[in-house]
Amino acid sequence: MLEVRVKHDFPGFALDVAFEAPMGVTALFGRSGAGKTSVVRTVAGVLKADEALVRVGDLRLDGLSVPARRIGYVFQEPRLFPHMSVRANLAYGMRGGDMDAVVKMLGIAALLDRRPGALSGGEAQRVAIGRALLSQPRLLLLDEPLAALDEARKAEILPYIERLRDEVGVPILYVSHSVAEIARLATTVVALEAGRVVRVGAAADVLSDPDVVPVLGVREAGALVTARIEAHHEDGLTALTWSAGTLLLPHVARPVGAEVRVRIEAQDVMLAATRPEGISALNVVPVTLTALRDGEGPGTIVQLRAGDDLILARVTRRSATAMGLVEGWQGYAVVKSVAVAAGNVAASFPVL
Ligand SMILES: Nc1ncnc2c1ncn2[C@@H]1O[C@H](COP(=O)(O)OP(=O)(O)OP(=O)(O)O)[C@@H](O)[C@H]1O
Repeated sequence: MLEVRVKHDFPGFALDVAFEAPMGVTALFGRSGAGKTSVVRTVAGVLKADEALVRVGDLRLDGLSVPARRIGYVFQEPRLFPHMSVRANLAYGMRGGDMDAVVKMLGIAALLDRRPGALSGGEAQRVAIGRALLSQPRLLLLDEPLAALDEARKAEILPYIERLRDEVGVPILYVSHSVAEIARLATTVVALEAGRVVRVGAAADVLSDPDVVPVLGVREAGALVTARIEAHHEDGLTALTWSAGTLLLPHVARPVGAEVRVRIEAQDVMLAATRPEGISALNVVPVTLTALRDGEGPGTIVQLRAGDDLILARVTRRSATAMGLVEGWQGYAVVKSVAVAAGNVAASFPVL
């Protein structure tokens, strides 16, 4: 659906990136200087790379001028026209589409008569996304759209980007260096390091790959699993089923039956050789060790199969040795319910 190939030599930096991705959100992830912006600028047509191929569906965009590419671009800051109302900003460059539907989807109906100066950062960013959408783009480029917002504003805007992903048939190339954000939004993850692709694939596969952990940052590593809401309990917990059994989490504000994606951070998973008794953690699942990777510090990342899913745990190398952790080891993973924050549970999306 989306195919990108870019080769370019900057003085002292060689960019050589190629990936293909299905519909949905393709997240370009990498540390500062990995080459994300250069890829996006090539896709937009503002950087003339030595070699470039950009295909959306059956259409090659790389030979076209910047306007002819019809790419909607949303930057870190909203770049709205300050002297125009929200309505006029949305109408500017509108090529078609249903303004009412876009306004409803992004929850900005109450803002239409305001000027950008009277909007919060999150509201302004939703308007910027609406404006990009109404230009009927073939592709939406969201370049760190949440980076300038505080945590509360990020939490407010994320569900709208999920709706964009699930309800609008426009592919989205999403640049971010926040693992939490890509875990929540990405259909496909392209992990970049020093101008090259380290790994590309479905978000759950890439995020549970121990070899990608150094790129993601060991503190942020964590796996994604799909779960279904089973019941809301009176004591404030929600029971979910996943391939490894039942998961009890703090209340998840979704209806019974809904499918959600849950990010289980590696640092919240403990290992035990025998089924632990008399502990406060509510989630204990049998696991088989599938891969180990030592970090640069005292830690080791362990990949485990739980049911049909892969999860990660972060343990010290000392514990790994003491417990005799090797491929094929069988034991138990313990996930503390309260460790899984609400922001780590997100809308799932149709499997593509
Ligand atoms: N016009 C240029 N001339 C020379 N070097 C450049 C140019 N543009 C980018 N680079 C170099 O290419 C590398 C990748 O930069 P790029 O901005 O694409 O990275 P990034 O992953 O987007 O980083 P960030 O997250 O900091 O925005 C950097 O080393 C940068 O210095």
